Amino acid sequence: MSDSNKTDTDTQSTDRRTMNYGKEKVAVYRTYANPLEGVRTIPESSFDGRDNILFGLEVRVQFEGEEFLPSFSEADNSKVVATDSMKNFVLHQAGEYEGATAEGFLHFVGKEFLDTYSHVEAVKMSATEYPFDERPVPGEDGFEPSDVVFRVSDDESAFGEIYLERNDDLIEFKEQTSGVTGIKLIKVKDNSFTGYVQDEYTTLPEREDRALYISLDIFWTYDEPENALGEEPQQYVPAEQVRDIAQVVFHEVDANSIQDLIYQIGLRVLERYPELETVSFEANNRTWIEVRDDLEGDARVFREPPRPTGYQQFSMDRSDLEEQ
Ligand SMILES: O=c1[nH]c(=O)c2[nH]c(=O)[nH]c2[nH]1
Repeated sequence: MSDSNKTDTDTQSTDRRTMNYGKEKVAVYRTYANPLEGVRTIPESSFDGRDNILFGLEVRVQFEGEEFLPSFSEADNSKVVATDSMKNFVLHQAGEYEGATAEGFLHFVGKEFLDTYSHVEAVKMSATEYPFDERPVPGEDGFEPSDVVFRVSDDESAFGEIYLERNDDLIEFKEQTSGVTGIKLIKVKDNSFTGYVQDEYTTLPEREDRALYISLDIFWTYDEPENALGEEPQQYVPAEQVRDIAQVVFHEVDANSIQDLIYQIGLRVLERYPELETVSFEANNRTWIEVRDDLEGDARVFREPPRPTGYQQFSMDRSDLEEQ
């Protein structure tokens, strides 16, 4: 998530101060995790589950608690769990987790942390998936996905974040965000950008038809945070399906801006998943610059856009759907 998107709990602020510490960029790989099965299917996606033969995450851990104050103010480390130990803890728990989702793993490890270290008041765990692609190999009935060889991919990644807080003897699941980051899509025609402010600063020509290249991160929250864990697969929203909704809506809609496009994607996501409370976007405009439009038909030649780049941030909830 970009800095501008950070939530209050990213930097735990008591009334007086910010105080937290942790480990980030903990890379963990697990083979033969439990498969994700039984998810709902939607018209925009062929995704109906994940084998989890290879499951990789980059994890971030954040501890909060008043008992860490002496480590900052008095050089007293007696309550400090070394961040190196946090890393070892995460790696160990990857072998214990019996679920099938990133969010479920984060919740499992977060709860283990709070159970193990009674002076930790709250823990925030987040992770970005390392994507791997199944590779097609010749089988008896043509090509089929290898169950042992995977390609390291730079495709979009699932994202998860959970926040657990200790309240007396209870561990409360206070907040959750799921997402898919790093979607990059180009639509070669049937996009426009017209009708914007024209004044002495305007040099951009209006375009009735442009090629549009966007990068997109999509985040969502559930009405009931527990639904993010995937223990009830019918209530779980797979990142792969949200990615597929984005590309299908892009294909279908003749959008007059990125703002218009992400709103249409958000409506479709909220429509498909009644469990979701909010959906939010961070979009970036990477649209190429047209250098030749004198070719036959729709053919064009483009070059990379120069800096700076435009962006859009937008969040929606069910009231946007009701207004339609
Ligand atoms: O989809 C767009 N939205 C904008 O706000 C904008 N501004 C701009 O220069 N190009 C674009 N494209």
